[in-house]
Amino acid sequence: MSLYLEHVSQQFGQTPALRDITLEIKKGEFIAILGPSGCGKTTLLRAIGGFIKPTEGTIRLDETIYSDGHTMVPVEARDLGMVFQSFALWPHMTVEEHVRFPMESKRQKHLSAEEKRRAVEQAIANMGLLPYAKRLPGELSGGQRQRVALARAIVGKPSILLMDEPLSALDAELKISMRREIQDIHSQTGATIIYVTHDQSEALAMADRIIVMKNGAIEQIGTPQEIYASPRTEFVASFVSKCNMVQGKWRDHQFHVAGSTLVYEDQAIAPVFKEKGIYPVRPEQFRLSRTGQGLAATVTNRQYNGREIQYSLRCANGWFTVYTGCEAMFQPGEEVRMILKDQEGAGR
Ligand SMILES: Nc1ncnc2c1ncn2[C@@H]1O[C@H](COP(=O)(O)OP(=O)(O)OP(=O)(O)O)[C@@H](O)[C@H]1O
Repeated sequence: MSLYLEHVSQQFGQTPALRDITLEIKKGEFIAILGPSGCGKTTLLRAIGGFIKPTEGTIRLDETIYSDGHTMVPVEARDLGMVFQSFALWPHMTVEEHVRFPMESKRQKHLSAEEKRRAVEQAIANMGLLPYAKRLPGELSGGQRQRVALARAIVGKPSILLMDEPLSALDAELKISMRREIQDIHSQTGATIIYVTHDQSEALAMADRIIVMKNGAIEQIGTPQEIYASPRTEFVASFVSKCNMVQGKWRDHQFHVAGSTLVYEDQAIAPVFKEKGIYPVRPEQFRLSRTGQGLAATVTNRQYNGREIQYSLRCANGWFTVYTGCEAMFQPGEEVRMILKDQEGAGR
């Protein structure tokens, strides 16, 4: 079952929170909605969940209309599970009571009491919460509380799981292990996951496709590889990860770097960069050398993290970032060449 959004817009007074969103999310896909604060991510999720009725447009699950100009299916009648940033647990309810709660809804009334009991037990066991079933939220760690929220979301076996920054309240280490648990839930349940985040690494690591949003509109939709390697706009290039914008002139599918004799070949660079006289280069696409044909630059800062070295550099083209392996070290203040790896020898 695919979820379709057709020309969905949301206006809050003078604020256009969503602008003409059209997209199809296929059954079983893991979709990340990525964008800066205020770009409309949560509003999009709330519209899909049924917490708001969009000002315009249609949301449907195959042929079942969830909302349009005439219809508004309430939250509890939609085939969805939800997990939010704040966990949203009741302080007076035990783990088991939380997970049982969705089973009392009308959508589950076709199940017998025994089937419900088994579903609750299985969801609790799947999330490793059996020893804590009788505990209250106040007696659990942050990670355990988030597992309760996940168990509650999956117990009714919904077709779609909506997740709004579910890991943002957790510390860095716990985040990584919970990422894995969410990926496991995805593969075990086969549910479609729509996952809101402003964390680029989370989106790149987990999603089948990423929707990058800006100012209420979709800026680009693509696989993590497409979004990273072939950004279509300057915003996507610099939001999704660091990106160096080399200045110059495009002529006949070749890029002439400003202030040098270097020429880069076109590598499917998007038209928007060509119009602006830019060649986008990711930090790991350059290598540094003391000799050779490359952009002359001065090392201004060096940070070693065990796996790689991250350099900041200044050159006539502006400030650059380059990530290299740990085999050679360059000193701050040192004059170096930044050489585009896959175009070695380019130049005239
Ligand atoms: N109920 C509301 N009433 C008025 N304006 C709202 C309402 N909800 C959201 N907005 C506005 O709509 C815009 C989009 O908000 P939204 O919460 O969707 O952004 P977001 O991308 O999820 O941001 P964040 O990452 O900070 O949570 C913002 O300008 C916000 O102020």
